[in-house]
Amino acid sequence: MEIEREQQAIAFLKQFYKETSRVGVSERIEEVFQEINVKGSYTLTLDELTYGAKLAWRNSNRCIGRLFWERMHVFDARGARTKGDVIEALKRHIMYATNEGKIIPTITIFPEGDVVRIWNHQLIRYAGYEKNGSVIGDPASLEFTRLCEALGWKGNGTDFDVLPLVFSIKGQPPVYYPIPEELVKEVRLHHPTYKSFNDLGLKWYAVPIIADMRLEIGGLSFFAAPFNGWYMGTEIGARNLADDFRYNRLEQVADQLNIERKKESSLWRDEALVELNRAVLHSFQRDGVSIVDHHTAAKQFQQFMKNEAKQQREVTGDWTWLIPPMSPAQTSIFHQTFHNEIKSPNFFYEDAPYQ
Ligand code: HEM
Ligand SMILES: N=C(Nc1cccc(CNC[C@@H]2CCCN2)c1)c1cccs1
Repeated sequence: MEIEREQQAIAFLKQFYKETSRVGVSERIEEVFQEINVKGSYTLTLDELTYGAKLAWRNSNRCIGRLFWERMHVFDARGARTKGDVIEALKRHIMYATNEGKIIPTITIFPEGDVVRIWNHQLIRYAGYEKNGSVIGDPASLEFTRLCEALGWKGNGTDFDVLPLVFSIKGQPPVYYPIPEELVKEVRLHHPTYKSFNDLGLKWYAVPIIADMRLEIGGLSFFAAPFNGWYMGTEIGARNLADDFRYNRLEQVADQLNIERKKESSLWRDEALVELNRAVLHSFQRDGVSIVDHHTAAKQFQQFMKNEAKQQREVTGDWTWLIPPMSPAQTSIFHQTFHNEIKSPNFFYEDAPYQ
């Protein structure tokens, strides 16, 4: 592992110095070698950490939102040691990123290694409960909700209970911390013209903050590095609320809007999907919460590819995730191919600390 780490450190530092037109990379590499010899590992400077996190985003093959990779705020929480430190850092992230709706792409980076582990998939997410055969809330949260309840947390049993923060510090049992309500911005869903849509009582949280992926920079692993952007509308309207293994609301939406659903060939699903996604985009825009539609996002991704070509960099990508789940062939992404090479720095899946 040591050799591997030194090679990855060299590669990262050379890329960082080259791309930011810095001089003196040899001296820095020598310094890092010394530190690895003495301590078995090394510490990134704040500039290296910041650029490394942005590179990890730029290298995220499944991300359609990479045009803005240079514009991310990095909170350095590598000094966090206590539960209080972790809670304060996570609350600061939620408040700063939400920014009253004008969402700021943000990442908070905790100590290198697995000293701190965040057990949430996303910092803000809804609970899921099984009650005599039917599910309340988000089916994707069933297991994690049971874990929160085992830790002593009690939800209200509604479709939209916000789960608590759950994290562990190495060698200590996990703790849970309910997020203060005033920190959680949510958007109630309305349709721009169908007034009856309101009676569906649908809403969603404003800021998606992924908390369970491992950030790797220069051979170093940061197991706790929650990051957020803003939503692409289809994530909520075509997946979270529409998948039959998630909130599964398409039938209700169709009925509410008097969309006849006797025959599949009427394309009632597609019609209901469009209206649900219109409601998502309309509601977020009305509440001043950042969101992007999948057509605009695809155009922004094209601009990202142009910018990268100008810098003589190849854009790698995972086509199967880059195409949106609605009208994919209406985006240029669908008609392109991408090399799915995994570069580092990057974000990687990690086994949940509770499995
Ligand atoms: C700024 C607005 C952003 C938008 C609109 C956006 C959009 C998306 C979408 C739609 C997906 C697919 C998610 C899914 O289908 O479940 C995705 C994946 C991803 N995004 Fe972005 N993104 C943004 C910012 C970011 C940022 C700031 C980061 C990290 C610093 C990031 C890293 C990733 C990663 C790692 C994945 C793949 C996740 C996985 O494999 O499960 N994105 N993005
Ligand atoms: N808009 C976002 N969406 C997003 C990005 C990465 C990962 C995810 C969650 N993906 C997992 C879900 C659940 C299975 C398939 N989709 C959402 C962002 C979240 C954090 C930064 S951008």
